[in-house]
Amino acid sequence: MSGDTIFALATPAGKSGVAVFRLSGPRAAEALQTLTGKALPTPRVAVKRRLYASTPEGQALPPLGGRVGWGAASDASIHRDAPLPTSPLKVGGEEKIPLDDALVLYFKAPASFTGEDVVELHTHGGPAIIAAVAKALTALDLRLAEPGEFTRRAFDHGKLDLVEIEGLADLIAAETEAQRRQALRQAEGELSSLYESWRGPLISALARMEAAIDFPDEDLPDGLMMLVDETMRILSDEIEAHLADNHRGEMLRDGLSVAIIGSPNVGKSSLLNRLAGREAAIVSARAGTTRDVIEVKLDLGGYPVLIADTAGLRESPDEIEQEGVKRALKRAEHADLKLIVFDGAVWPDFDATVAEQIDAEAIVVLNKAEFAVGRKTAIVERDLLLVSAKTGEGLDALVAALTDKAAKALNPGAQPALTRLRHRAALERCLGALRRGLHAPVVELKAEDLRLAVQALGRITGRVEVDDVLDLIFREFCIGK
Ligand SMILES: Nc1nc2c(c(=O)[nH]1)N(C=O)[C@@H](CNc1ccc(C(=O)N[C@@H](CCC(=O)O)C(=O)O)cc1)CN2
Ligand SMILES: Nc1nc2c(ncn2[C@@H]2O[C@H](COP(=O)(O)OP(=O)(O)OP(=O)(O)O)[C@@H](O)[C@H]2O)c(=O)[nH]1
Ligand SMILES: [Mg+2]
Repeated sequence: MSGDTIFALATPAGKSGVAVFRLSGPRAAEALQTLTGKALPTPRVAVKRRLYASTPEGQALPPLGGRVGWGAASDASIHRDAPLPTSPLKVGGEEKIPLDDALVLYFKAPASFTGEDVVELHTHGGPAIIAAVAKALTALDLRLAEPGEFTRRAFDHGKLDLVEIEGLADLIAAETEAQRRQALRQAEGELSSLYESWRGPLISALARMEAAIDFPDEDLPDGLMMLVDETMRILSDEIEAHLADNHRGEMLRDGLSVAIIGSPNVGKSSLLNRLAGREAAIVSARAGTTRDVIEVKLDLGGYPVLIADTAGLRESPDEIEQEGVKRALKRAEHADLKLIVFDGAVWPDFDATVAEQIDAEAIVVLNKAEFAVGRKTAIVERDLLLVSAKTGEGLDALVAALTDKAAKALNPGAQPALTRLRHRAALERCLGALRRGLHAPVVELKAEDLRLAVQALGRITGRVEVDDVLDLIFREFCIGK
């Protein structure tokens, strides 16, 4: 498999100023020489080169294009009627058809992203150019890369570990500033270093214990056992603290989930539309308009927030509305934060079941503020935020309150945050083994627990045999990465 030389379009297919092809593998350099008809450029220095496709003399020119837009029949006629502006070169019995003027780059192994010979072709980004270059590469027996295959090769050659690769995937997926920052730290190895800094002392404790066990004639020195226990204790405390992070890193990846909850007709959908800056949900004067949960992604000061409009809570004979209310309550239950809305036009009348939804974290607003002037605006010993989805009054304060909650929930500490359930599960396994090991009755069992702890940590970065988790991780990449 990895003897193959692979290629992929690293930029989105379609029409753009520039398209980048990446090639990786033992025949990448040869392919570059064939395409340009010139010697290899200095590694890591971009040069402009014309790319050519080869065709044996006397044979008809291959149909142009392919899958993009034009059928095969019209390809032939296009070619007859409108020859390419630059005439073919003749080199040693072969005709060379010019494809495009490109910037090309050669990365000599092992100093490349994958650790193999890598070539980049920066062509013009038109569909016909992309198709022609892909065809020329295929004609040179290069194979289209599978999703994530470049990164897989980087892993296989020790360029990146699994945590860095997951950071890279998150970096590409990052939609907000805080997500980008967290992912970059992880891709740069900050989280890997933390996990490796725990694995190191455990490995050396294990090695020393095993050495001692291997010589049963000699008694295990008390000092050694105390040192091993001390190491295990310190690391269990650190891992425990790392795990007790209220899921901030995981939440930053997913976005803070906010549920808008309230009675029918209080203006929940109107508020959602205001926050989204578009008419995402239907608004009407009829109570019971919204049935489905309507989700909108917001970027609040760089923090990702997934805000959901829901059906107004009330008893209803309508079974569709009943289902909507069920979904609203479920969303409220699973949300990280509730935005509870009351109606200023009827205030201080409100529904007790809605008030029951108020918890310590909830943001509570009184909408239709223009009707609420002069009325007392406190409820269950907390102040209400006065807003109007109609006039925009109080919206800045609401956005500020949401942003503040998001920052508090998602902001990373000095230490890089735990970002994935995969890591959490492995750390919990590690912690369990360490705790058991601390109370192990005999030294052989303590050593076995240490071994399990080391293994659990090793699986996170992939410093050990992990074939079963690899596929999972690489599958989330797109082709060309
Ligand atoms: N044109 C282009 N832009 C790109 C990439 C790329 O592959 N090509 N990248 C791809 O994701 C990112 C940059 N990441 C890269 C990571 C490592 C190496 C590399 O050549 N590594 C060598 C040498 C390191 C050095 O000299 O500093 C190595 O690790 O040995 C290149 C790019 C983003 N921008
Ligand atoms: N005056 C005034 N009217 C508002 C305000 N916000 C919403 N409305 C109106 O109140 C009515 C109900 O608004 P919606 O946003 O559909 O209310 P909802 O809470 O989503 O209602 P359901 O989906 O039925 O639960 C509409 O006629 C809105 O135009 C406001 O701040 N001031
Ligand atoms: Mg609604």
